[in-house]
Amino acid sequence: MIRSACLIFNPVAGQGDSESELALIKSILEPEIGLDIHFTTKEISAKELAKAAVERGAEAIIACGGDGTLSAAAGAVVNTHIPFGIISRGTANAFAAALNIPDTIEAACQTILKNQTHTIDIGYCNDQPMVLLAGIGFEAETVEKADRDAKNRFGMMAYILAGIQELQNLEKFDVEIETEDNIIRTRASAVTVANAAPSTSVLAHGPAGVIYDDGLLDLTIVAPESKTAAIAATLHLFQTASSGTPVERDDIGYLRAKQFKITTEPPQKVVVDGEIVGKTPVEIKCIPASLKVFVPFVKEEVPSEKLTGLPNLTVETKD
Ligand SMILES: Nc1ncnc2c1ncn2[C@@H]1O[C@H](COP(=O)(O)OP(=O)(O)OP(=O)(O)O)[C@@H](O)[C@H]1O
Repeated sequence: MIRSACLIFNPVAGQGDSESELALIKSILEPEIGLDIHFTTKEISAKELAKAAVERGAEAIIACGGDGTLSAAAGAVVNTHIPFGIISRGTANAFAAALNIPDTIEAACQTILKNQTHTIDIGYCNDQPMVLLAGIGFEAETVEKADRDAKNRFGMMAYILAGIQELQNLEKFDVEIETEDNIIRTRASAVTVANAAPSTSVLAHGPAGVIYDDGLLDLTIVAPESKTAAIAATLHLFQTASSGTPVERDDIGYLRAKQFKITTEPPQKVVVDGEIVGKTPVEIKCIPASLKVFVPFVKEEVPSEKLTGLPNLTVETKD
């Protein structure tokens, strides 16, 4: 059992009352674990606070906030062997959902107190740590439209409204995807590379499940020909993501690899773990078994691949 932990707390995350949320966390954790609490500010990020905690030799690091806070803190804890705890208080809470960690404060604290950890892979998109996923095209546009104001007013609906708005001007781009073995070229509206993904991140769910501890990243290509096909493809992804089955449409493909070099024409916006980080080209790599996370249990899935049916598809085997 850990005796102490650094708690990194974002006081403005989510829509709740942060003072009473912090009081609740303290009431559950402090009888067992001594908490060294640090607050994020506009100027001091969760990444800086987590880095400082690593340097001080913290026994455990717990991040509490939205996905932005959790992801930034996790990035600083990668490759340290320091166990990492997650208490979600954000809008989407994709981070917790992807790792099957409960998203209520009480249950998240109980997960930490159980002291069961699992070591997961982390991705790097260029130099940026990526716990969940990188979205190219559609998803990046959606995230940009769901701004702070909209999130405060509509919560999760902000993302759905932005997605529907984005469907109206479905844009396609040429994409070249280079793996260790192949160079794949096609035309797409969205390319998503996931290390871990909740079922609500439907664009990541070409395969039956996104596996976060297999040393591989899961790439999904969505390439609908029309707005009607885009809606049908999205609905199909919703169904397959929630039932845990692989997609069966010609305009959706998926594959797994250790790394991807992705180039698009024209360049597309890239969002990593919910934050816009720039534009293509990007190189995304998997760093296997690099983050030890407090989890309630571990899920196992079977790897697979499907590319047939994608428009203008070529697959070139590298020497
Ligand atoms: N004390 C603070 N005052 C103002 N902004 C802050 C403060 N602490 C952190 N931030 C900002 O909060 C953002 C991260 O928010 P976070 O992702 O944790 O919550 P959220 O936006 O509510 O959740 P979600 O990402 O699920 O919508 C960062 O942009 C960071 O700069």
